[in-house]
Amino acid sequence: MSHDLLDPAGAQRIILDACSQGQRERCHSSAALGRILALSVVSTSALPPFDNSAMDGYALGGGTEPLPAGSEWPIEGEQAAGDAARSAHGAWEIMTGARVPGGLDRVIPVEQAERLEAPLRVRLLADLTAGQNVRFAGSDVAVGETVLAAGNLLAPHHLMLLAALGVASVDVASRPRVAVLCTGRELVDDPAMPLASGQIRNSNGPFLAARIPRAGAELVHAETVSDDVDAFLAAVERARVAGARIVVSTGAVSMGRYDFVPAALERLGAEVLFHKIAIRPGKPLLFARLPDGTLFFGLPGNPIAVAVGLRFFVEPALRTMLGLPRERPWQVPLAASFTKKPRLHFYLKSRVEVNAQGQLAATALTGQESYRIRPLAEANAWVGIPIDATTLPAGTLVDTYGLGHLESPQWDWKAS
Ligand SMILES: Nc1nc2c(c(=O)[nH]1)N[C@H]1C(S)=C(S)[C@@H](COP(=O)(O)OP(=O)(O)OC[C@H]3O[C@@H](n4cnc5c(N)ncnc54)[C@H](O)[C@@H]3O)O[C@H]1N2
Ligand code: MOO
Repeated sequence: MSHDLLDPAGAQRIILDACSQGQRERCHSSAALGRILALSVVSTSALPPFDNSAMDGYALGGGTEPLPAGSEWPIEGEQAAGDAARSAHGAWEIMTGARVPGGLDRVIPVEQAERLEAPLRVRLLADLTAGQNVRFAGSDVAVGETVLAAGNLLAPHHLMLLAALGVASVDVASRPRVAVLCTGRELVDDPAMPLASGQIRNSNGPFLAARIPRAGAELVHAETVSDDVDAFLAAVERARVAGARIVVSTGAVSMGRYDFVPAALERLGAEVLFHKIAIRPGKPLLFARLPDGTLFFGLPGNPIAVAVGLRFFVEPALRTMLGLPRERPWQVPLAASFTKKPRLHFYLKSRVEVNAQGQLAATALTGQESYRIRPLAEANAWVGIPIDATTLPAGTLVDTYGLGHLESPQWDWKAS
């Protein structure tokens, strides 16, 4: 039976076909950290904005010829950072970052100059060629250059460039709006509440609430509902009123008597695009489209099935909406051999570490069952093992992914 199941690549294709790129919006650069650039940034100003000194020293002119060591020049003035343009001749004492006065084109650092009095002058202790120690206007960024391409995840170093260029606002991808509905009468949300017999704490809800914003989306609604179709339908309606374009539910998609999500979707008139994928964990994952176009991901309730469902099926949808290309996994060698049965694609809670030789290796953590949360807390990466693979010797290159699609894998040092 299970060999007929949809493979994960097929499921991802169906998901991507159901998604389209979302809107973009203008965002003040100071608020753009972590946003995805929707339109490339083209500079409208030069960087540096004017020729300026790279050194504290003396600015001189001299055409194309070098000024020889030993030559002496009268000191005519001083130019500090922040002083405006002026024209000059002779030698000018100049500070790092100060605008080079017009008519001057090179700077001798104080260490290579001797200041002499009566008359006030400077003697060069080294030859000084045209342009030496000058940072020319536009040498870093010229006007009209594309400095940041669409698709960049804006990080502090990008904000440095935007600030230097005086770019006040940028066009970023609007965050896809996502709602999370956790199902199960056994769930307790309040960590201060004692558990009654048979109850467990809701761990999927806090996980999704933390992960979704880090995936570039906005969590617009979250609630926990009991195993009841009517309560669930009312929650879906609240999610849509809150503006959700994606609804992610957890639990109630498998074979049990109270696994009501498929029936609820039928009542909504939803088109179920697939239910069940040849993966472990997370096999009963369901993907549907509601009549108004809202996408619905029914993630199985087990916590690691939720993590895998979000990472490998919801996040690709978010990427499309954010205008990002498909992800390409890193290829990392396995630290030890790994064996599995065929017929399912495995997603493994893993650690990638740097060994004593400075090389990376991936280890599948002990405790891969989908109820085990603790190994995920120790993981720094996901490893994907294809359906047909059975025994993979140590050293086999495997598909390796960061914990989130916007996060590079964190390569930790191996504790010795
Ligand atoms: N007869 C079969 N039983 C099961 C099958 C199957 O094929 N045949 N598949 C198993 C697999 S694989 C998975 S995965 C689960 C998925 O079940 P559901 O999606 O219906 O999820 P629930 O039954 O509601 O919950 C599963 C498990 O997860 C716990 N859970 C649920 N929500 C939360 C939450 N928010 N935080 C923490 N833990 C949660 C729940 O208590 C259950 O233990 O079905 C298998 N069964
Ligand atoms: O697919 Mo389920 O997540 O293994 O328990």
